[in-house]
Amino acid sequence: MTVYTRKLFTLAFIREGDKVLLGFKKRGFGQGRWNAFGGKVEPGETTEEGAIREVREEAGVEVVGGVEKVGELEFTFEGDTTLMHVIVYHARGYTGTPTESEEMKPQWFNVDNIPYTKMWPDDELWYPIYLRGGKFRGAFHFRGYDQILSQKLEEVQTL
Ligand SMILES: Nc1nc(SCCc2ccccc2)c2[nH]cnc2n1
Repeated sequence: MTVYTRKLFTLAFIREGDKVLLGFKKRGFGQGRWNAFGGKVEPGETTEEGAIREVREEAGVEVVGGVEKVGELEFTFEGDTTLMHVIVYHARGYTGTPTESEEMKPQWFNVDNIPYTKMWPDDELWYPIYLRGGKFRGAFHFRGYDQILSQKLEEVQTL
């Protein structure tokens, strides 16, 4: 039985009607895949502050009205003792124009045309819950970055 070191991360979604803003990750963890905006929670910041900071840094827009928690995900990888605990947020509003950063190239996608084949394999499982306004808890155990060995996913009423 593996003893994991838990590390906190965020993901934040920006919606505009039937479109959702995603970023193409240009470097680092998850490079080459479209994802919501996020990253490590830094010491001294709350998870909400971390989510808002990542949106600013990666997409160049300012969150307005704060963020609301929509999900919690746990990712583990065979042969690695890190457990990534990802808090998923929805931004209530934003201002500014999405701008490419060193990390991310932002692009709007219609909710019916999410590029799942170019995203993490778990995304197509939990995005539908988020997109219809649900809340979720999930855990995915990976072999490498492409194969899910085991998974848990449930829609919840309260997080
Ligand atoms: N959608 C999604 N995201 C992540 S990592 C998100 C958190 C993160 C961590 C490090 C840098 C930036 C963002 C995943 N990992 C495994 N499946 C996954 N699905």
